[in-house]
Amino acid sequence: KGGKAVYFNNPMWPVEAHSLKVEKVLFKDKSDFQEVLVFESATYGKVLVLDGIVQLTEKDECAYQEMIAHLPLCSISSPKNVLVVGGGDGGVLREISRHSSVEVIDICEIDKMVIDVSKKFFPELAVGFEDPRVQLHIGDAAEFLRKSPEGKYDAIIVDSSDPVGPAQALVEKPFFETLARALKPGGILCNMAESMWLHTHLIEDMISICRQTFKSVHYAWSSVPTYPSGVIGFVLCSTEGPAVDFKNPINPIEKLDGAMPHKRELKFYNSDMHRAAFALPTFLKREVGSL
Ligand SMILES: NCCCN[C@H]1CC[C@H](N)CC1
Repeated sequence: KGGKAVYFNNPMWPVEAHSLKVEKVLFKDKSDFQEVLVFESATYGKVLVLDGIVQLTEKDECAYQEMIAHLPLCSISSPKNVLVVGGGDGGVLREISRHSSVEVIDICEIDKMVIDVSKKFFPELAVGFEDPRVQLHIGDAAEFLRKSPEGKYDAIIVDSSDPVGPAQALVEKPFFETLARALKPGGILCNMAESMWLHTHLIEDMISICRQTFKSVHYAWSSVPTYPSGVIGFVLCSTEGPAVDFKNPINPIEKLDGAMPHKRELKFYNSDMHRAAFALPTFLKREVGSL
């Protein structure tokens, strides 16, 4: 309250914490799945926190939402059917809606409170739900994917929270197998994949699971100052062989005619950032050998 610093640490990063000055708590409740908190920070705008973990801030959400959406979509010549797993704040939907080739945007979010809270406090993100192509499914993504037809999606984006809590199952092998089954041949999966500074073992596990399930697997990353260690990674996979070129945007964002219904400009992603995102530090290439 009024200037008290809030420290964010938890089993994912037990011995360090990032602190943000809290100007005012705007919302605090418990859903069926997690504690949901929204506060006005001193320098990052409003902040969404789930179970004590920062999910997004108004100031730097552009980096995460734009990269996790456009890295896959700009690697596919004409994406039509897209699925978002998680993403209840609507930010990824906002980014997908920039792609006029897209016809269907399915989203499966387990916690309705996240959607309601985003609509109330984060209209800049929740605007994504206003796109008429969006079809909202509230529930467990593994369940949703088991019922969805084989080979339906050009792209699947797993915009999850950390694998401690409701998102635990989203990093296990059976889930990746349901994802592979739901992708069209040549379709692309893009998963949130933690921090190269804090979680190389987790990244290694995720990459090795993906290698058993997909033919091509790549790691990309971006700066997000309010995520632990200030970076976040993405694992991009395809059921097709090496022919799939993740590293060059074959569907460059610069050529899109801005068909999106909202008027929000890109703030972070562009084709140079796309290419740069796949450049990896030596320690990561060494520790996650197959990259
Ligand atoms: N759509 C909001 C972002 C959700 N993903 C985040 C990835 C990094 C985590 N430490 C927190 C959630």
